[in-house]
Amino acid sequence: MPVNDKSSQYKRILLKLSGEALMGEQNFGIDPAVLNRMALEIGQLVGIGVQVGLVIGGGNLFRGAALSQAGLDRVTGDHMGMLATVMNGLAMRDALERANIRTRVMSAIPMSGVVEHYDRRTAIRYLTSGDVVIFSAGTGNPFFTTDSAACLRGIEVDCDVVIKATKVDGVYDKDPVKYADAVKYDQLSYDSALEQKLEVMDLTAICLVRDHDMPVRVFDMNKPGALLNLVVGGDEGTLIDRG
Ligand SMILES: Nc1ncnc2c1ncn2[C@@H]1O[C@H](COP(=O)(O)OP(=O)(O)OP(=O)(O)O)[C@@H](O)[C@H]1O
Ligand SMILES: O=c1ccn([C@@H]2O[C@H](COP(=O)(O)O)[C@@H](O)[C@H]2O)c(=O)[nH]1
Repeated sequence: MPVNDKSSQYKRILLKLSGEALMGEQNFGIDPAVLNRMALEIGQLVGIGVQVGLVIGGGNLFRGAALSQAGLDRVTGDHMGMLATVMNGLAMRDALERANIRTRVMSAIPMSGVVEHYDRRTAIRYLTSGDVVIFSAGTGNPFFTTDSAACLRGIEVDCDVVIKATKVDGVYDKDPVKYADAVKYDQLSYDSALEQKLEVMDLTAICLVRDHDMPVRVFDMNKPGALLNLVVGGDEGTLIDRG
């Protein structure tokens, strides 16, 4: 039941949180302050009746590609990366439940006794009843990323939009962290994102959303209130769609 006068333009969203952004000012791990702030922002969405699916990255703990550069087998590294997303999911569930938001963690990799195994119909039932559902362990397969997992789950459970919360305030013509003269897009088509190989989201994920016509919005998760603002129709970040 909505608790204030704002209404969402979306009934169900898939929110992808960057794992790296969970570190806050640290070099590794999870900053509880970031977790609590995100929990409050997600709570505001639940409060206006939005159904929220969450995918959290693992870049604050492990990434398969980086581990393999350090000499580890790539598939083992990817498994470690996926397990990292389960740890982030557990931490986020804890923060959400402390804020009185009912939350389920599902894992693409069976992990009996720790989290539920992902099942699409069960996930939709939870979402419909207002529970936040955290989809962890990515796609369950190596050589993918949590961007792809977010787009996959968003399409599978019938979300209206995939919202990528990241450290930059949208998609630029080149990486804004590296290039001060980068120019931001308000809107961009799937095809231009693919042609320009813009690295804000991996290309496998963009192909998937293009093929299923799923809009994606990229916004700055460090800007307080931006998430609620974009869900109620405010102009935040960059919209990637068919144009
Ligand atoms: N064209 C671009 N526009 C915007 N950001 C870009 C672009 N190219 C590269 N980036 C970089 O992509 C980063 C966004 O990716 P981010 O680290 O949030 O996602 P991720 O790697 O999917 O998440 P995780 O930390 O969970 O692995 C930004 O910090 C930015 O520096
Ligand atoms: O489907 C997936 C999703 C992720 N991985 C591995 O996990 C890490 C962390 O995810 P990020 O998206 O980079 O935050 C990723 O680097 C992969 O190593 C995976 O194998 N399959």
